[in-house]
Amino acid sequence: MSGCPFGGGEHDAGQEAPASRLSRRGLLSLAGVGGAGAVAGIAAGLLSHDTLAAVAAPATAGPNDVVPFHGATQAGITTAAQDRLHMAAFDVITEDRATLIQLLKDWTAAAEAMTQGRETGTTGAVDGPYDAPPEDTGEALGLSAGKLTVTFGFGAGLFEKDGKARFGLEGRRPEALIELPHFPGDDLEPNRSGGDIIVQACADDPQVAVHAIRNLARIGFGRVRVRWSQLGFGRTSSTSRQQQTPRNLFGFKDGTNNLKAEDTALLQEHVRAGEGARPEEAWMQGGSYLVARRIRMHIEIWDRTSLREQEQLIGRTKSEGAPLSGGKEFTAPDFSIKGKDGEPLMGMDSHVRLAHADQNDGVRMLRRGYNYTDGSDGLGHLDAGLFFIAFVKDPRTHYVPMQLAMAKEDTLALEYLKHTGSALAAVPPGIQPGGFIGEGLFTMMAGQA
Ligand SMILES: C=CC1=C(C)c2cc3[nH]c(cc4nc(cc5[nH]c(cc1n2)c(C)c5CCC(=O)O)C(CCC(=O)O)=C4C)c(C)c3C=C
Ligand SMILES: [Fe+2]
Repeated sequence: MSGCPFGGGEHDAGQEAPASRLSRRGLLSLAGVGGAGAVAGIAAGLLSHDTLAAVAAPATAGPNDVVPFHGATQAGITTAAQDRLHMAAFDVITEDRATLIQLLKDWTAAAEAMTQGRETGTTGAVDGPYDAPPEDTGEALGLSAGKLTVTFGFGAGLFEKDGKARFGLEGRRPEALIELPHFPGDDLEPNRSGGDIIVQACADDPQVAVHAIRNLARIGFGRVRVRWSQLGFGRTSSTSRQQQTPRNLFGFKDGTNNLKAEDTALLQEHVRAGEGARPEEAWMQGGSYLVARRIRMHIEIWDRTSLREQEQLIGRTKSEGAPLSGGKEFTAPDFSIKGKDGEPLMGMDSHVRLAHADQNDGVRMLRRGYNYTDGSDGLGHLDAGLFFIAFVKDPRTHYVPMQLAMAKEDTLALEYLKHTGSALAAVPPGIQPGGFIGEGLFTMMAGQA
């Protein structure tokens, strides 16, 4: 721990912590808000603890750094995709319903605080008892909220395990929360797949995203166990028309024809879950389903592939991302135009043709993935790829058929990709002030004991 900025210096072993010690975030903020005079006042003990608490706020957070936490839908779905990801899957290791509910309440409070640029707990990283572990791990002190969003989803394992219902949630598992089928070519690793609760933390600062997951794991100690986690850098989608289209590790623009936050009617049609077939699943209304796939890309092979073949595999130009049928990046592809050889300019096995709504019963999805590199595989190859994330209304109609078609016909998938991780989660609707994540799932229904 570094020294106190107000002359208190390091704590010595056994020394009591100052009674009204401010968090560094608060102090930094105060320096910004109240100016040097306020900071001098604190140092001289002139300001009361209450006064300090009232003015303490994140260090550099401004309105542009903070994404609202409460709302009809969870943040982190249509929120303009941030630059960094830390996603984690947790297995719940308690079987007690009240303990699970308390965990969700604790996580809600912590997520709200962190997304607003505050520390977790009431005493944060440095204001608690000197002889107890701090309530916040501290690595985000001095950082802004970084547009952090924390999005929670429930995996099938939360509802039942080994054929037995859990937490009194009999009948509450939505029918859309299926076990994803094994797709041809899948090489899924169990320790990179599944999970009872999936948490997606996105931020523009990697340390903020890591801090969020780390603190949720710390808070959940004894109640959950981390099953897997994944870091991502460089978003591979635009989710707003205000954003520039980014590039994936194949060097292609990715996200051009993604659904965007501005497409409100299409989001309602393709991303927001309905009330479900049964009253027991009404708690998901307004939520969504999160599909996560860790897709390793054989980039060394790709890097030895000609530009012509790369473009034909994708169906778009590498420079501008324009469809091979002509036009500019946002021109709609024309699948009927043929070249001199009589073959369609948008190849029959090209990724864009196979993924396009025209080939998939009109279905669309909101893609929100990230690039990843996890070192090398010991055989001289980078373990790098795309951590694919999509939000859909119903994975049975909006993901499985498309993935199946790709696994069978998409030359890009067949020759250059390998799926090594997979998860599906039901993402409940947003949280209202005073509520907690997934509250509707735990609300007793008429006739329930
Ligand atoms: C099952 C769904 C999808 C998987 C898995 C997937 C993997 C994947 N995609 C790329 C690169 C690109 N994908 C592009 C478009 C695109 N991809 C999907 C779906 C999946 N992709 C859809 C629905 C679309 C949109 C199709 C359309 O309507 O035109 C593109 C083109 C640019 C764009 O529109 O985003 C690229 C490039 C990789 C590298 C990859 C796995 C590693
Ligand atoms: Fe794609």
